[in-house]
Amino acid sequence: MADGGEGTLDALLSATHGDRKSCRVLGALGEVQEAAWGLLGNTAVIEVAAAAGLELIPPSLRRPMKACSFGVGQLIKAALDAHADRIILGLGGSSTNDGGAGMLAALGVRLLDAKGSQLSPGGAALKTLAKLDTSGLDPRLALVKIEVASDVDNPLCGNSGASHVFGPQKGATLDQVKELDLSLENLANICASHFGTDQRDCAGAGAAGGLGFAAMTFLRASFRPGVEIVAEICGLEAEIGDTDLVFTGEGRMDAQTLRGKTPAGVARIAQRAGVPVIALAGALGEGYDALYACGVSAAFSLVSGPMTLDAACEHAEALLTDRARDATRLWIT
Ligand SMILES: Nc1ncnc2c1ncn2[C@@H]1O[C@H](COP(=O)(O)OP(=O)(O)OP(=O)(O)O)[C@@H](O)[C@H]1O
Ligand SMILES: O=C(O)[C@H](O)CO
Repeated sequence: MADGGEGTLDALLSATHGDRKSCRVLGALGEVQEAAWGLLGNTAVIEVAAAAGLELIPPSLRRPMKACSFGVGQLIKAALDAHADRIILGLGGSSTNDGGAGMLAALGVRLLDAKGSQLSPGGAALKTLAKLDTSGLDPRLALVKIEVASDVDNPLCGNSGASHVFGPQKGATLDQVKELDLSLENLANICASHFGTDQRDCAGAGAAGGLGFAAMTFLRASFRPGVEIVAEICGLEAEIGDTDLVFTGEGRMDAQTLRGKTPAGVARIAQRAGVPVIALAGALGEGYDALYACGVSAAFSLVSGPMTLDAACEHAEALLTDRARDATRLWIT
């Protein structure tokens, strides 16, 4: 299962036996890299995390002010070249906070400052955005249906927005978070005067560093929680209907989990079917117990005692096996 973030492509390819494709793209920090995408019939599956994923950059090298989503636009172009008529765009697990500006640039939009010069890559540069030129937007986009599979429902700006909630995990300091938030606000203001509509507060606008906002505003993408799209394509509801017990989990379960992450979506489907759910997570963070009202029967942390995060990750497979065994023993006795 997946929720739009990393793993979405793998989950959909394994459920549908689709074709795994690969494309040379610019990574978030400008390095050339191969990124995977998928073709299920005429439907392309693109994961932001494949081109601009947080996991692709070690913590000490993360540059949230400069990281750029250009590679995501290149993947969309590859899907258009392959004549896809529907694109599922998975949002989540990104290293970028650029409001999708890089993606737009790759698709032909010119983002200009007051002097008419193109902005440099990254979220910080958006504070100088003064004008948009959308005349070069790839015309094929008008003929393709873009469905966003979003891992969260956060708005673009403010305390629940992309920069405040997800900036820190991308390496942003508090000052940088504030600067990035103002930059995204400027993007939203310029878009509001260009398009005459304002989608900054729509659910999911703040996903993938604000790329959600660009997808809804420029690409007219429809939005659904990613976990719902993945569950539908994988036939999860039918599988769960025939099941005694469901396991789900993620790195850290906390209040954020309820905003559209995989475990919350899985638990909701299991709850409808009356099947108990055990959630296993590396860590249980603040607010995780709110999941108990949403279908999770019991949640457990994997760690067996005090240990470093590195040790916990290194032994994750064994810890997961142990904790699954422990939980199942309680259930069967
Ligand atoms: N194996 C683990 N053991 C202990 N803690 C972990 C483990 N994996 C992740 N964590 C904790 O969870 C945090 C989030 O990790 P990660 O981004 O992988 O998880 P996630 O909750 O699945 O993320 P996402 O927001 O993309 O759904 C980590 O910073 C760490 O504190
Ligand atoms: O990529 C991100 O910013 C988070 O996963 C939220 O979408």
